[in-house]
Amino acid sequence: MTTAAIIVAAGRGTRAGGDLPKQWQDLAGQPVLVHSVRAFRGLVDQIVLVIHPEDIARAEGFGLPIVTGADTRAGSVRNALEWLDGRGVTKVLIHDGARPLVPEAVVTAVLGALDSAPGAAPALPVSDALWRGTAQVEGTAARDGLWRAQTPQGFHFESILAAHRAHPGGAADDVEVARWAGHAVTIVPGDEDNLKLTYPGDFTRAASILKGRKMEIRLGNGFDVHAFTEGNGVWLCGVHVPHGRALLGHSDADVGMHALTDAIYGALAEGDIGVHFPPSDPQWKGAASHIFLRHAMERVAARGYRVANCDVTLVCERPKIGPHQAAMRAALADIMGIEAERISVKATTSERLGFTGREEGIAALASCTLVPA
Ligand SMILES: Nc1ccn([C@@H]2O[C@H](COP(=O)(O)OP(=O)(O)OP(=O)(O)O)[C@@H](O)[C@H]2O)c(=O)n1
Ligand SMILES: C[C@](O)(CO)[C@H](O)COP(=O)(O)O
Repeated sequence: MTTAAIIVAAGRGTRAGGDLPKQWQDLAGQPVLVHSVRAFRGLVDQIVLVIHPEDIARAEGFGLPIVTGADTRAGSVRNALEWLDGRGVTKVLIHDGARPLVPEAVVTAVLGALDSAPGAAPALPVSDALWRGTAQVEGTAARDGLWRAQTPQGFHFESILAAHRAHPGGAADDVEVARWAGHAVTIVPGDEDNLKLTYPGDFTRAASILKGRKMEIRLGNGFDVHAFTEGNGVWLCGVHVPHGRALLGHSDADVGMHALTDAIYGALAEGDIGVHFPPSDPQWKGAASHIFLRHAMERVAARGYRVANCDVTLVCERPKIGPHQAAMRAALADIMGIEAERISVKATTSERLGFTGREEGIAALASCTLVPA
């Protein structure tokens, strides 16, 4: 099963005004579309951008497939669906590039609902009273059963492609197209943050929501142990330290790097090294631990975070770590692509108590904080 997200960004944003179409205007230091794309990275297998012909050069930096937009939103969606046809996609999410703040929980709720429904979309119930009129109130309307529609709107791929091919045009969104073709659409909870940038004032609201989000941090911890075996040195935090013994392990047994990698996976709530690199798989036998750490860092970037800082503690009587601390921080910084000042490596003995005190092995603990990139 392959999931895809189509992000439509080929409109001209006439209601928003400004020198550029709204998806290219600045929001908290980056184009609106950068935020919209980031919300889907790591949550679907494939992202496709739909871009106006005049904006293609602007979109090339995303490193994603680009499909040319059409005169209408529905036409833009159709172009992307046709591009995805034959590429093994089973579920597709269709999202407005102008909704840059869609929370992860909304995306996963839509995807999850597609396990049991042919279509799903987020929405919020109308809570205000509804009036009819122009300058004066001329009547009221019942709000019960009314919803404010959001995106991403998700569908089984083949059915929404067929629906778009058959639809006569003029639909406001893809739920309308799906329902026209007879497909049921489940409502999942939307989010007030998932606003569509439509008018100039919406940018101020979105910027203030993002400012609040900047405070969000994710914390993870990791712990690992490797036993000593015959040998003449140990790998610790990416540095080979001469020693009268080696560490035993399926990989290079770099206990410090393993604890750190698990702390990063933990911060993302994405399991641990064993989940991503199963020890039962012979291809990881003897693997260099930097492969695991690099993968964890790729996941951090894919989820829209960066490492704020991390802290590794090695627990052993010997070898002495102090002389190698700077080299270890530099080696980890190189692998992780961050500054060494964000990385701490320290060591302690266990006062000759327990397995580390008896020099049967080395233990390592690590913690890591992630903040939005
Ligand atoms: N021909 C179109 C029209 C709209 N969209 C996209 O559909 C989303 C929702 O549409 P809307 O908010 O109406 O955007 P615009 O058409 O750009 O805005 P306006 O109507 O104010 O010009 C936006 O991300 C927009 O870029 C698109 O890809 N192709
Ligand atoms: C798709 C949509 O965002 C659902 O709310 C909306 O229909 C498109 O935007 P518009 O403002 O109605 O043009």
